[in-house]
Amino acid sequence: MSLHGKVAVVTGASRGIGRGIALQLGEAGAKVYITGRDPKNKKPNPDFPTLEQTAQEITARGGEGVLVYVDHADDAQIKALFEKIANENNRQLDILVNNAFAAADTDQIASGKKFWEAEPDVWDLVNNVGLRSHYVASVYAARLFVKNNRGGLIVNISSFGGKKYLFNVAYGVGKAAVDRLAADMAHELKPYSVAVVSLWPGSVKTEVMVKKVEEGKINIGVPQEQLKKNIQNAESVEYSGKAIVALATDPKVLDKTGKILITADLGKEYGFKDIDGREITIDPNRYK
Ligand SMILES: NC(=O)c1ccc[n+]([C@@H]2O[C@H](COP(=O)([O-])OP(=O)(O)OC[C@H]3O[C@@H](n4cnc5c(N)ncnc54)[C@H](O)[C@@H]3O)[C@@H](O)[C@H]2O)c1
Repeated sequence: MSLHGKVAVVTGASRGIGRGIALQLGEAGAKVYITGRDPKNKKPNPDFPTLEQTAQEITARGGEGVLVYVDHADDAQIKALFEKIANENNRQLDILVNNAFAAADTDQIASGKKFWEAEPDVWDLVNNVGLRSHYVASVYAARLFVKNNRGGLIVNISSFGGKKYLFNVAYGVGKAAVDRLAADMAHELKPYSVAVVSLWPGSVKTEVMVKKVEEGKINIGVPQEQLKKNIQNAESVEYSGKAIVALATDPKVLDKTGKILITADLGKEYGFKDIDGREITIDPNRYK
């Protein structure tokens, strides 16, 4: 599977699922633009990888990592990102992965508080970057896709929370909207052969989730021992990246446009495993 000659952008890729996706796209040979906030404005947590490290690893794996400081809460910075990509690549763009998410490393996301117990601005924390910025990025990416007339792929990173209660009200509603965003953008972009899908990973062993479970900070009504077991068996951050490489190299990807796709289902369909050789399975009760 080769993405040599392809240009991709992954938003929010210093750590977590975005980092895993960017590494796999790089390993497949793509030029990968990765975004994150400027460390001058948001001091990186020393326990987590940095955007610089992710960019270097993409290049070390055979792709080309290009880091751009973008705060996805700021529309003007998102617009400037796509202008830069257009200028540096003769307007070429092939893949957009909408992943940036601002709430995971805060105490608000898995606090166990009911919506009326928390302040209403939890909504903004979860959905300004986690939903609105995906719409804004997709506008600028779609302008390039439509003008270039050579297809394209947009992947929104979502979650089972779009279907079944998870974490809090703002999270579930935001994820349902991320799914619907993919479906409706797919409708409008199909005539231009641009595929848009929503991707649901299972539980993922991100740096933030591992730390939160260790510190007992996930209060979602699941016993701590069970949470520890779940995180041990969780997907690596790169498993979602393998799913996106499989989609991006599938000549029939348009057959999937508008759909919600589950990483483990794609693993079965395309025959890939996690980076440690495990076959990933997900209990359908998680989302039914
Ligand atoms: N962790 C899981 O188990 C899991 C499972 C399913 C779905 N998801 C979804 O995956 C997505 C990514 O989550 P994650 O767990 O990898 O989170 P994370 O916090 O580990 O990563 C989020 C990334 O977004 C970046 N970011 C945050 N605010 C930003 C801003 N204003 N501008 C630019 N970049 C910003 C962070 O720096 C980081 O690189 C989310 O939509 C989440 O709901 C996570």
